[in-house]
Amino acid sequence: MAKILDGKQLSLTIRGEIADAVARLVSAGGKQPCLAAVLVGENPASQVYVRNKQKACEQAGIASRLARLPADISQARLLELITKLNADPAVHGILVQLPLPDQIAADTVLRAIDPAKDVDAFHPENVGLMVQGQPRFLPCTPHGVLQMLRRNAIETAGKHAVVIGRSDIVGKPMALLLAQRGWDATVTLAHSRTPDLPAVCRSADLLIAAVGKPEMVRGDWIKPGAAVIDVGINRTDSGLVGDVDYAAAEAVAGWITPVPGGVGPMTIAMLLANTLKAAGGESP
Ligand SMILES: Nc1nc2c(c(=O)[nH]1)N[C@@H](CN(C=O)c1ccc(C(=O)N[C@@H](CCC(=O)O)C(=O)O)cc1)CN2
Ligand SMILES: [Mg+2]
Repeated sequence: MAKILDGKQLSLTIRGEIADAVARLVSAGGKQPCLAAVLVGENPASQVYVRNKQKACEQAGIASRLARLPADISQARLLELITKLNADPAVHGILVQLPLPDQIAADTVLRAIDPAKDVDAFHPENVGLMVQGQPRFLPCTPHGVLQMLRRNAIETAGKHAVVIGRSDIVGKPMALLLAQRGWDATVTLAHSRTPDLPAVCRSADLLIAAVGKPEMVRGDWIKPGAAVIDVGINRTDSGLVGDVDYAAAEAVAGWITPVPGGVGPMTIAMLLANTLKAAGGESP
């Protein structure tokens, strides 16, 4: 039976550490950190995530602002708002909730954010710094996964990590970070065109699923004792499920993250950590 990696509990611990660090920053004469969230349109999941981010900020003593924009806003108007937030000295972090509507080129918008305020770490300058091993900020979901591994003493050095999914937000940075010095995993970045994906997964000591396909990873794809990190959040008729068949995987794996209550809450905790850092504080 696998040990359950409780991301909800760990995220609360980390958010408590961030609250302490915010209080220390302010009492040393620093400014109260402030996160500006930009939400375009009415996507119900995005509304929940932004609300949860704001609530988490509030509880940690981080000020938060929300700009809600209509789904049909032009790219030019959105860029104007970003320019204003970039110039506002009271704003330390800017977050544009994804996905954006079709008329807007997400990469153009993300590149418009001042890299020093880019607490999602999606700007090419921040991606480049991360690739070179000198990160300003780490992207929130991969950063959350690394925290889960470290704080549960899950060894990565010399291990084979398989990351399934090559998104810019999760798969690519996750694979890169695990291969970097200090984490020292040997990494396979697998995706929809990888031949014999089940066999590749069976060779993984650490399996990270970030594909967005409900319960795609079956129990017999998992090496006994492996650490299984499920980044997927899929809404199905039977509720919220991950990319991993949890019931089958739990019987084989050494560690496993649940969905919900695994990686998702860690993403939000690491956004607060980046906002604290953007304001000059010490992030955990
Ligand atoms: N600008 C960004 N956009 C998006 C990001 C991101 O990091 N930055 N990631 C995802 C959405 N996301 C944060 O924005 C996110 C997704 C899920 C959770 C979470 O806590 N999930 C819960 C389940 C909640 C539910 O959906 O019912 C869980 O897993 O327990 C937090 C953040 C895409 N967009
Ligand atoms: Mg993309």
